[in-house]
Amino acid sequence: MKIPRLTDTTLRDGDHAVSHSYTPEMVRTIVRNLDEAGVPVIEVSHGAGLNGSTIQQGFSVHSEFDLIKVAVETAKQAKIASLFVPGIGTSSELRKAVEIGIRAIRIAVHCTEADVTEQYFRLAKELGIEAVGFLMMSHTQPASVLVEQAKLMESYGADCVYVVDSAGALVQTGVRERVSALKEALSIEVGFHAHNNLGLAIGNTLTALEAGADQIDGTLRGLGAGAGNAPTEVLVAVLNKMNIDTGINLSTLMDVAEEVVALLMKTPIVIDRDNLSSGYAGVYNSFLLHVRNAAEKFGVKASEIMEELGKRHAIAGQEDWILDVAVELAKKKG
Ligand SMILES: C[C@H](O)CC(=O)C(=O)O
Ligand SMILES: [Mn+2]
Repeated sequence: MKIPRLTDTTLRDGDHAVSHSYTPEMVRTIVRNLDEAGVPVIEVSHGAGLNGSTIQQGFSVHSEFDLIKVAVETAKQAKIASLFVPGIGTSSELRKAVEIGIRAIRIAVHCTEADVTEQYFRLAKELGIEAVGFLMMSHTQPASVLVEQAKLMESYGADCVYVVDSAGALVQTGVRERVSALKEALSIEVGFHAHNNLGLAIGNTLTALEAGADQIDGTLRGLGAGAGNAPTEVLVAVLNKMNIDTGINLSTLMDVAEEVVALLMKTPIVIDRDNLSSGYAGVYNSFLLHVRNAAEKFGVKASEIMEELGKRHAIAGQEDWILDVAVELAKKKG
């Protein structure tokens, strides 16, 4: 198994879990520790990507561009990246983030919509930064469709394409099929981004590596949307045990996870009924807080909303379905 490149996305996927409340001080501390530990890429932006601070996605307490600036100023060796979702972000936010100093952009779309990413890959290459494709909700499509989509991104200039298990719905066979198919079909790198709804984030990430993945993601303490991600510190510990030396300092990661990130968690990241039902139904992890609010407002169970959203194959951008389902379930309850 080759040594993977690790991206820590505590300050982006974790942004969902802290309801977009990161402060410049938190960013400075977390980036300083990740950078000192030797983590090569640190992703910083609103959880929904650049320009995500909206009523639909959740407003940020601090401007993401101020947070990105702090991250760029603090990092000595790490590359700062941001996420970008076409339709939420526009070319001007991408240009602004590059001016501030990001050196990589991760362009995320639903896994059948790669065709809307062309202009952004072209712009990223024109601006001279690394461009990574993110095929969200990859569990919803077979490997053959993901290959078609990834090849489109490759043709647009992507340097890597990720299989993204946005719902934490994949089991290891599903990860192996998808990652190995992309490795077979692409001449660029392949990545894997896990969520832990079925308790498989670490296992699935190792399966992705066995299938040839070049890049993987983690978050400190697993702080990410919904059931969270593969904990960065645990990933490094397991890879060390497997004699795969990422060059990342484990004790620095454990300290910042324990003494900083754990204290930021409003509620612990656990596989409770809401998160398990979400992964089991194949629902997008960043729906969780919206679903919980609707469940409380209309007096229904979050797990029932998740089950119905899964049946309807809701995807990113369809957060408005959550209220419709909650109202319908409440009416049925009478
Ligand atoms: C915008 C999403 O939060 C991207 C991601 O992390 C996922 O789909 O998982
Ligand atoms: Mn995620």
